[in-house]
Amino acid sequence: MPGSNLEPFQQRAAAAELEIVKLKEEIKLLQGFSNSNIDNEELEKLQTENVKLKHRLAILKRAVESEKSIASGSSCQNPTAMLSIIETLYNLFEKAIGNAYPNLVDPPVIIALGGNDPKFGDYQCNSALPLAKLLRAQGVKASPRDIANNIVSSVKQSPLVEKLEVAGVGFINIFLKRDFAISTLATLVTTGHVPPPCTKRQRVVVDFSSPNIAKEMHVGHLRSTIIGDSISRLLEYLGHDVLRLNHIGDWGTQFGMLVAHLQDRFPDYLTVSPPISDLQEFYKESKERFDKDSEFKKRAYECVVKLQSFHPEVTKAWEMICDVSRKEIQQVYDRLDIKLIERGESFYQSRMEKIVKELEAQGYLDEDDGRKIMWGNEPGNGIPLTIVKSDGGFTYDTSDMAAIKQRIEEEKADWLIYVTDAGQAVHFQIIEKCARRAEILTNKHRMDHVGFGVVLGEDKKKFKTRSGDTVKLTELLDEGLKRALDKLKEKERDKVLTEEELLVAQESIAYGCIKYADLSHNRNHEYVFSFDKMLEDKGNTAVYLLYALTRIRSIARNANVTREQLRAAAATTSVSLSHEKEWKLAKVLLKFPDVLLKITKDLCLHQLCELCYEISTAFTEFYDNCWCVEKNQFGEIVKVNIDRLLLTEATAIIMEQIFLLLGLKPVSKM
Ligand SMILES: NC(=[NH2+])NCCC[C@H](N)C(=O)O
Repeated sequence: MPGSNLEPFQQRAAAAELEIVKLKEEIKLLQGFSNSNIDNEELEKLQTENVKLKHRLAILKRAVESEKSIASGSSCQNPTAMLSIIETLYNLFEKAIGNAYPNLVDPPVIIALGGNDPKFGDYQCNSALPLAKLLRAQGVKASPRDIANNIVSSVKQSPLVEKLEVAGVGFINIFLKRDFAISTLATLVTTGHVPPPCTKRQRVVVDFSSPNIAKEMHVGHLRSTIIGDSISRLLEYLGHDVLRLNHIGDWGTQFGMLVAHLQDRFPDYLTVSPPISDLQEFYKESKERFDKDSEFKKRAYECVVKLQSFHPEVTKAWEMICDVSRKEIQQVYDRLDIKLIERGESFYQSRMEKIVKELEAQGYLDEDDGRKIMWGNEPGNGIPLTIVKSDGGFTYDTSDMAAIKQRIEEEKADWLIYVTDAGQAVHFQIIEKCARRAEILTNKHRMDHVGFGVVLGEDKKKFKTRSGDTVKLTELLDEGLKRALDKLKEKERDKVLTEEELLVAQESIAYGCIKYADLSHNRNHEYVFSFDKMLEDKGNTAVYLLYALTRIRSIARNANVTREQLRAAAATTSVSLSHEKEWKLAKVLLKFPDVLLKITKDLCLHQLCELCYEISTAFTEFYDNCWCVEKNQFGEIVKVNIDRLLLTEATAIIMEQIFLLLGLKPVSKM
C-alpha cells in the first residue's frame, strides 16, 4: 500500500497480537482443566470451545500476518503486479467459507480452473462437498447445494468476479469480469513488459550443471544446465535473490594420479603451460598407470595428501588440469547464454574438515568397519552417509554436508535447489535428513532435489555416438546449428533475411530448440533427443513458437502501427474482448501468474511451455475469427482495429516473457 498511512494498520496489528496472547492463555487454561477430574459433559463443552478458539486464533494470526506484511511493505510493492487469479479467488472464498461456517477449523478451500465449456464458468470453487462431510461429522446435516448457496451469499464483491452460479451437486462456477482483464492487459501494453506476481523475496541457492573435471560433460549435465538456468531465471523474475552455483567435481583422489601423471609427462609444467587437448585421453593414460604401476600409485596418493594441504606446486598442477576442462565447459555456457558461479567441491576442503569434527563432537557419527557414517533416520534404517572413508578420505557425501552448511550459514539461504539426474534422489534425501537431524536445516528452510530422467537417443537407448562414445556437447551444438540453417534454407528464409538476420535466427532456433525440447517434457520422465522432432515447425516446439511470435509481431508492423503507437493507444482505447475468441485468448493470458506460482511449488517447467503453446493456439483461433486489419479487394488497408492490435501486442509481450524465462531468444525476423 504505497503512500498510505501505516499507523492504523500497525495499531490493528498490535491489538490483534494482544488478542492472540489472551487467547493463548485461555487455551492453556482449558488444557489445564482437561487434566483435572471434571465430568465428561463439561469436558466435551470445553473441548468444543477450545476448537473454536483455535479457529479464531488461526484467523487472527492470519490477519496479523497480513497487516504486518502491509505495514512492513513486504507484500506487493508493485501496484501494477499481475494478479494471481487462483490466489485472489482462494482468499475471497477462504473468507466467505470462514464467515459462513465459523465453527469449522481449517475448512477446505478448493479453487480450480473451469473446464472447456465456458458455460460452466472460468473457475470453480469445489469446497461444498468436502464441507458437507465435515459438517456431517459434527452432526450438522446440510446438502452440498445448500452449502454452496450459503457460501455464495457470503462472498464479498470482487473486481475479478462477474457472477457466481451454483451448479450440479454443489459446484460454484465463477465467471471472470472482462473489465478486470481489460485493465490488466492494458497495463502490459503501456509498460511494455509483464510485471511479475507478488511473492515473498527469498535467498535461493540453485546448484546446477555441475559437471566433473576430467570426465566428459555429457547430455545429463546439459539437462541440468538447461533446467537449472530456467528455474533460476524464473525465480529471479519473481524477485528472489538467486545464487547460481556450479558445484563442479574438481576434488577427490583421482586428482592425485592426474597430477602425478602431469608431472611425469610435462616436467616443465611450472613454466610452460602443458598442451593437453584431450583430458579424457589424459585421464585414461594416468588411470592405466595407476592400476599397473605400484610406484606410480604411491606417488599419486602422496599427491592427494599434498593437494589437500594446498602444497603450491601440486596446487598449480591441479589448476592447470582444471583449466583445460574449464575452457571447454565455458564454451558450452557461452553459446547457451548460461551464467553461473563456479564453486566446486575443492572449495569445501577446510569446511569438510571442520564439519566432520563438529558432527563427531555432537555424536552424530557412527563407526562402521573403519568408516564414519551418519544416519538420517534411526540407525539401521535406510542408507547412511559415508562421512569419512576407512582410509581417512572424504566423499561426495562429506562435500555435500559441508556445502549445505556453508549455503545456510554463510550464504544465508532460505531455499536450496539441486538439479541432477533422478538417480541421485536418494543421496539428496539422506543429505536433507542428516542436515535436519544436525539442525543445519530448520523448518524455515526449504530444500528441493529437482531430478530428471535420462536422455535417450532416437533408438530409445542411452544417448551415445554411433561408435558408442559420449557425445561431445560442443559437437552437439554444432550439429544443432547446421540443422537449424538447413531448416531455414528449406523454407527459403535465406532469400528474405540479411546475412546477419539469418545468423541470429539460426542461433535462436538451434539453441532454442535444444532447450525447449528439454523443458517442454516433464522432467521426471526420460526423454528422447531428436533434432528431427525438435525442429518440426508444427506442434509444441521452439521453432513453431518462435515463428508464431514473429508472425504476431508482424501484424501491427504490416499495418504500419509501431509499438510506441500501441503503447500510447492503450491509454485511450480499451483492449477488445467482446468477441468470444478474444475473451478466450485473454483468459489464457491471465493464467500466466498462476502457472508461475504453481511452478515455484513443483519446479516443473513443462507447464510454462504448455501455457506458451496454449497461448499460440488461442491466438490462432482469435486471428482466424477476428479481423485486426481490414483490406479491400486490392489488398489495400481500409481499417485498422487498434483495440484488437492491443490484444495482439499483449499476447506478444507475454509470449516474449515466457521465452526469456525459458532461456530462448526471440527474434524480430525469421
Ligand atoms: N551438490 C551437488 N551434489 N551437486 C550436484 C553435483 C553433480 C555431480 N558432479 C555429477 O556429475 O553428478
